Amino acid sequence: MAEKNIIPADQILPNKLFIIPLNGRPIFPGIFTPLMISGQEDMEVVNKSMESNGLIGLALLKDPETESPVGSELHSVGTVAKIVKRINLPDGGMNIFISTLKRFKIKKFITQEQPISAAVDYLDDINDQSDEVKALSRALLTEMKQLSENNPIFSEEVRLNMINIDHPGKIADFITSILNIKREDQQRILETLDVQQRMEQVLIFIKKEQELLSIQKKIQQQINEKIEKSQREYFLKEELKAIKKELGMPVDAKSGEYQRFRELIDTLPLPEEVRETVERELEKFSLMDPNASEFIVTRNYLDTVVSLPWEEPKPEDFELEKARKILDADHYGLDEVKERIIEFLAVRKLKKDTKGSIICLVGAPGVGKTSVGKSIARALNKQFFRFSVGGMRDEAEIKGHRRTYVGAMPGKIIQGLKIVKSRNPVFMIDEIDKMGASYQGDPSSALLEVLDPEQNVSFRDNYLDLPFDISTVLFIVTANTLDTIPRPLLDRMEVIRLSGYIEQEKIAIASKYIIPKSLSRHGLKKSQVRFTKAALSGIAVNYAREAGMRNYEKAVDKIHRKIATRLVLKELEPPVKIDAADLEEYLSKPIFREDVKKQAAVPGTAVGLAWTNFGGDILVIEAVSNPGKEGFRITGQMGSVMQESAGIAYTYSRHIAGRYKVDKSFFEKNQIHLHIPAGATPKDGPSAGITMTAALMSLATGKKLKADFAMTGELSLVGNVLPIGGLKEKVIAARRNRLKKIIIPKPNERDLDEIPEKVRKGLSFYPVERMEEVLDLLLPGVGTDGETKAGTKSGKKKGTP
Ligand SMILES: Nc1ncnc2c1ncn2[C@@H]1O[C@H](COP(=O)(O)OP(=O)(O)OP(=O)(O)O)[C@@H](O)[C@H]1O
Repeated sequence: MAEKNIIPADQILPNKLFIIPLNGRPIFPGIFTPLMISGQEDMEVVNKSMESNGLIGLALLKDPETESPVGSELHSVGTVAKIVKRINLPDGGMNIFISTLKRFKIKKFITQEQPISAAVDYLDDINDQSDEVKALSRALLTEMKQLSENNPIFSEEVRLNMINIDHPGKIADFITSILNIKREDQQRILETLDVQQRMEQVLIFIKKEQELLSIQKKIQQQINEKIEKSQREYFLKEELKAIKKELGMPVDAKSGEYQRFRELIDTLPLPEEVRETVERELEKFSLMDPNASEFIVTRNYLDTVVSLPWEEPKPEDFELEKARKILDADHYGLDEVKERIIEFLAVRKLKKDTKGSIICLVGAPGVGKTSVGKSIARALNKQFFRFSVGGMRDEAEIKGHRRTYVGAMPGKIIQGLKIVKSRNPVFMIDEIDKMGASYQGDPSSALLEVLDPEQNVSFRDNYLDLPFDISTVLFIVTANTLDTIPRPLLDRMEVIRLSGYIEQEKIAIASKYIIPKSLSRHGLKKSQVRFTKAALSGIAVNYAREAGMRNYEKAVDKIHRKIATRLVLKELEPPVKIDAADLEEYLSKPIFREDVKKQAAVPGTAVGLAWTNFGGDILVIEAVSNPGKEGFRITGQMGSVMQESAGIAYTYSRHIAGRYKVDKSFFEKNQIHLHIPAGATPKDGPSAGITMTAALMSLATGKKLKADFAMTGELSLVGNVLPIGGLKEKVIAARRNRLKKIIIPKPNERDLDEIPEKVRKGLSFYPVERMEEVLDLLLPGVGTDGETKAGTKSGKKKGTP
C-alpha cells in the first residue's frame, strides 16, 4: 500500500498547468502517443513547459470548430501529459510525443486567453477494487479479444497491450481510446471516476461496436460474394474464349454464325440480286441483339439462303443401257412403262437441254409409281425427294409464307432443295389429282408456276423472295386419275400409265420383290420362310384382288409378323412353309370369297367392268321388279352421268322389250329398282350403259344372262355402243376375277393391242356396235329373229383362244 503512494520525482504534479485545447477527441491517461501542434500559442506552451517540468494539460474543446479558444470553452476534466520528445517540423509546425499520466479537473483559470493556464486538482479512480470491477474487467478483456479477432484494425500489438494492462480503470480508458465512439461519449467516460461505472459504459460501447462490426461483415461478405461471382464468371468466360480460340472454334454464338455466313456468302456463286439482298441481311444480322426475336428470323433466313444449292449442276451423266438395267432390276413387268421412260431418257440425253421435263405416272394405289420414280432417280444418279400435295389447300405449302408471318417457312420446293443439296434432283410430287383449293390460294396455280418451264427458271418462293432456278429439277408427279388434274398442268406433262397387275404378275412381284423386302423388314432369313405358289396365288385371289400391290404387301407383312412371333416363342421351327391352306390361319377368313359368277347367277343381274381411282374393277348390277305402278328407281351412289346412263338403259329396254318376248305391260305394271352394290364407293361415268341395259333385259325376260361374260360400253339412246376409257385396267380386273369373255365397244378394239399378251391369254373379246349384239350374246335365242340381227356384223368372238 505504501509502495503505491511513492511517486517518481519527475511526476510530482504541479497545481498549475498550461493547457492545450484539443479539438479532436480527449486523450486518456496511460497512453503514449504523438500529437501535432500547429498553433503558435500551443507551440509556445510546449516550449515553456519543456523548459520547466515538461508537463502540459490537455483539455477537449466543447465545440471542435472553435477558432481561438478561451478557457471557458473547454471541458473541465482533462489529462496531464509528460512531453517525451519534441520534433520541430520544417513547415514551422511541431510534433511531440507525450505520455499521459492522470486526469485533472480545472479549479480555476489563471489565464483565460491563450496560452491558457489553470489551477488544477488531480483525480484518482474510485471504486476499482470490487469483485464486480474484476469481473467486469475480465468481461471487457474477453469482449475486446473477440472484437480484435474479428477486426484487423485492432492489431496484434493492441491486443498485447491490453493483456499487459493490470489496472481496471486503465483497461477501460485504453479501450475507450481505441473504440470508434463519439467525442462527447469519450469525454463523458473520461469524466467518470467510478471505475465500475466507467467499465459498464465501455461494455455497452463494445457491444455496439460488435453489432456494427457484424453488420459490416455481412455487407462485406455480400459484396465479396457479388464480386467473386461476377469475377468468377468473367474469368471463366475469358478462359472459355481463350480455349475456343485455341481450338479454332467461333468465340461467341453470334460472331460464329456471322463468320460462317460471311464465308459462305463469299464463296457461293450467288447471282447479283441474291448477293445484294443477302449482304443487306447479313449487315442487319451483325447489328442485331441476339436476344431480339428478329434475330432468329434473320438467322433462319440467312441459313436457308446459304443452304441452297447455288452451284451450277454438273451435266447429266448416265448411260441408257445402265438405266434400263436399273429399271429392270427394280421392277417386274411394266415393260411399256419402262420403254416410255427409256425413250424419255434417250431424248434427254440427245437434247442435252434437260429443262422442263415432267413425267406424270398415273395408276391405282400400289402399282409401283413411287418405286418407279425412285428407280428413275437411281438410274440418273440423282437425289430423290418426295412430297404429297393431296388435300393441300394452301399455296403457301408450295410457295412458302412471306417472311413477315410469325413462324414463316419456305415452301416444299425450297425445303426439298435444302435437304437434297443438289440443283438437279428428282422431285416426286404425289397425289396431284387430289389437290384442293381454298381462300388461302390455289395450290394448283402455284404448282403450275413450279412445273412450267417458262416460269420456273426464276421461281420465287414467298419466304425466300429471291429468284431460284429450278428448271434443272426433274419433276415426276403421280396421280390415281387424270380426270381431276387441272388442264393447264396436264398439258405440260408426259403421262405414263401403270395399269395394275394380274394374278400371275402379282405372284411374280411378290416372290421377287415384296417377300424379300418384307423378310428383311421383319428380321427373317430367306431360308426361314417358304411360300408355295398356291399360297401366293391364294393371297392374290382371296386377300388382295385390287389393281396394285398394297394389300398384297400388307398380307405378306402380316404373315411374316406372325411367323417372327412364333419363331421367337419357339412355337415353330424354321423353315416355315406357307401353303394355300395356311392362309386362313395367318390372314383370317378371305376377304373376297364370293364368286362374281355366283353373284350374277339370277335373272336381273349383269357383270360390268369399271375403272375407278383404285384401278379396274368389276361391277355387278342388280335389278328387281315389284308389281304395282310403273316406275324406275336407282340406288348405289351413282354420279350424275351414271344416273343419266341408267335412265337411257331403262328407256331403251322399254323400247326394245317387245322384240324379246317381254310382256307388253311389264314396264307399266312393275316398279323397277336398279342397284349397284358396294354402295359406299361413289361411281360415275357412262361406261356401265350396256351392263345396266343387260341387267334390265334379263329381269324383263326373266332369263339369266350367259355366265362368264363381263362387259363395258356406253349406250346411246338409239342403241349404239359407244367407246369407253381404261380398257386395259378393266380387262386386267376381269382377268383377276376369272371372267373369260369380255364384251367391248367396237371402237375400243384397237386398244386391245396395248394389252400385254400375257393378260389377254385365254380371254375372248366380243367387240360390238349395237346393244342388240350384246343381248344376242347374253340371251341367245331370246330375241325375235331378223330384227335383232339387223345391222349386226360384229359381235363375234375376237381374241386369243
Ligand atoms: N412392278 C413392280 N415390281 C416390283 N415391285 C413392285 C412393282 N409394282 C409395285 N411394287 C411394289 O409394291 C409396293 C407398292 O408400290 P408403290 O409404293 O410404288 O406404289 P404407288 O403406286 O406409289 O402407290 P401410291 O399411289 O399409294 O403411292 C412397293 O413395295 C413396290 O416396290
